[in-house]
Amino acid sequence: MDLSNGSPVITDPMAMGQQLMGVLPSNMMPFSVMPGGYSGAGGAGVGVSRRKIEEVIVNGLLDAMRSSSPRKKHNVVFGQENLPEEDPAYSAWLAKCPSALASFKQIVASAQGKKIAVFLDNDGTLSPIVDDPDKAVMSPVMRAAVRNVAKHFPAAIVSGRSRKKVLEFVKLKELCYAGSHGMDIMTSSANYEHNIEKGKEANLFQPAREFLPMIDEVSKSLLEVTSGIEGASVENNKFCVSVHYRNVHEKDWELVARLVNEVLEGFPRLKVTNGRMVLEVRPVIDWDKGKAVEFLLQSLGLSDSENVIPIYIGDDRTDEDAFKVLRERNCGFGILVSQVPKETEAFYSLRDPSEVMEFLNSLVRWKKHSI
Ligand SMILES: O=P(O)(O)OC[C@H]1O[C@H](O[C@H]2O[C@H](CO)[C@@H](O)[C@H](O)[C@H]2O)[C@H](O)[C@@H](O)[C@@H]1O
Repeated sequence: MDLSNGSPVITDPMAMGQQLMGVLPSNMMPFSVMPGGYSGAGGAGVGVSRRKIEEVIVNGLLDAMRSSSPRKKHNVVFGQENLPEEDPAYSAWLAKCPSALASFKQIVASAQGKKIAVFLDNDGTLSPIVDDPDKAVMSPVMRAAVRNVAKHFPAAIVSGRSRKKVLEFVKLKELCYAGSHGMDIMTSSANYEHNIEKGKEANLFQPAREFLPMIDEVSKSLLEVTSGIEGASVENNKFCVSVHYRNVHEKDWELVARLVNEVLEGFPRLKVTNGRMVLEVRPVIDWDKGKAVEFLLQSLGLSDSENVIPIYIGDDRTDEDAFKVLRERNCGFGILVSQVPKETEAFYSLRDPSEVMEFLNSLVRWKKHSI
């Protein structure tokens, strides 16, 4: 990846619109693509009132919110909850996206004589999804597993959380951290506190640095407008903002979508995407978790795709950018954490964080035996 000719910040409004159209799922209309408001991308515009366009945007956003976190199906047979494998739809999906545990021998066989690098998403991957984002703590056994992985392989956490917050959750200095969906990368967290104290954040890459004041402003506005909605919460993740609706009654989701849209109209250089019961507001820049993985591979001296096998484990839509990069590079593979069938660019799957831990422990055992 060559960043020498410029930053990933998009300044051309046309390019910004194209970027946005490429990033958002087709059922989500872009927010205020052009400075001064919506310009009619996709054929809308002339003769269509602004109000109607807003309705389309809000409805698109609402559809995305409804489909963002498919709930686990509970099949009850003889009074017992079925395991996902016993669900025919899940079993059919496993044929396309096999379990990384069941395929472990195949995975390590492809890594024979090569160097494995491990990239891990945080929420939903290393810690289970919980109602309160501040309580998504990592279990001590998972922390031990991640620490062991970092001892044996180059490893990084790539999260939507702010880098500082994810470090507080993970509490390991042996890894690299990419916070804010990859927009805040520190390639070495060793001596983290020392570096902060000295005010010299070493090995730092922040492609959206110029958006900091804007993110603070939008975060305050979002907090203000959603303060009356029961269950809604706003999390400032430094270079992006999460508007959580997990604890909001479904009847109020439309209001959340409408208010977020209204606020975003005043910020044409920001966009919204959706994650697991969360709307993510972030800068319109040509940067995502996939680009962050490429950057990390390059800065850690691991860009030799013949001899390095990157493994990326994640559960979210934002992790798909990383899965896609690995698929396109034709080296390494993504592992999607999911209990329900999903469209994915990942090659393998794991059901939940406990299986992630089992996989990480297996990798370490394999490495120890293969030395
Ligand atoms: O990239 P990640 O590390 O997966 O971060 C993505 C978002 O994760 C967090 O939200 C999600 O987990 C919460 C805790 O389990 C849950 O309450 C929420 O509904 C999920 O969307 C985090 O709070 C967000 O800021 C991250 O963007």
